[in-house]
Amino acid sequence: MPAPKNAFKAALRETDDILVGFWVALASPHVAEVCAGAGFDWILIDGEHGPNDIPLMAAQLAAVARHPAHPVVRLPVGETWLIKQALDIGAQTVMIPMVETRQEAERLAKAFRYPPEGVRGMGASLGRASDFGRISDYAETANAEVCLIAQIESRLGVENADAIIATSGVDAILVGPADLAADMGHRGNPTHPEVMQAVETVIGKAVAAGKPAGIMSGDPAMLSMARKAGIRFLASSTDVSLLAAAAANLAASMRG
Ligand SMILES: O=C(O)C(=O)C[C@H](O)[C@@H](O)CO
Repeated sequence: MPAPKNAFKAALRETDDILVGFWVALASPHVAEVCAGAGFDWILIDGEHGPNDIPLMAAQLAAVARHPAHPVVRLPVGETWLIKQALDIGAQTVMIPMVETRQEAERLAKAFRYPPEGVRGMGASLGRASDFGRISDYAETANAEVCLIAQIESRLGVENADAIIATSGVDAILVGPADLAADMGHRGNPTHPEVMQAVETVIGKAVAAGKPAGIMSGDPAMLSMARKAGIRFLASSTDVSLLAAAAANLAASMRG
């Protein structure tokens, strides 16, 4: 029996659909399961800005498994050992923030794959990825089903976007307007015209190279531009944002 098919990676390759997603950063399996049942195509478990560790991300992966929303795990950093642990707990699609050079992209691509293509350590038989060893052909088939999403979210990353996008083993890119704006001197203003232009340029490069591009933004103008530029997957909000806003609105409404 082979490794599970990566439906997210397949949809990016086999359809022209824009896949709509949602981010969860509350580090709660229950919240992740609630959101996974909402009707999104993908759900990102945020290990960069959410207080998530490997055991907690594993619990969230298990919690969302019965829903069609494809889980994406974002790690805080692209360390080989951490990528190995994320893949072993069953994440098939992993996003790495702040990818800035071809060299980094090539190193990440190798970290996602078993030898000889890469350097992923053999041990998934101990992990959820192989259904704890019950998927007999996991090691032989896993490389084709992993999906590396590289985040381009700095001036250097934009400068090296062609090389990052062209790197074999980088399956998709996602532009991060918030971090890109900060690095461009527009901290807190991700819709500054210079930032919007940079975002559009990176998306255009990905489209031209045939690599799927995505974006996380709650701004309608940014999303409209990104859709026109050809993005293939997007997210516009998080569990934290929705809960905080809904709770504040309710409190205010109860006071009349
Ligand atoms: O830089 C960005 O933009 C992102 O990577 C998304 C941020 O982490 C944050 O906006 C998530 O809500």
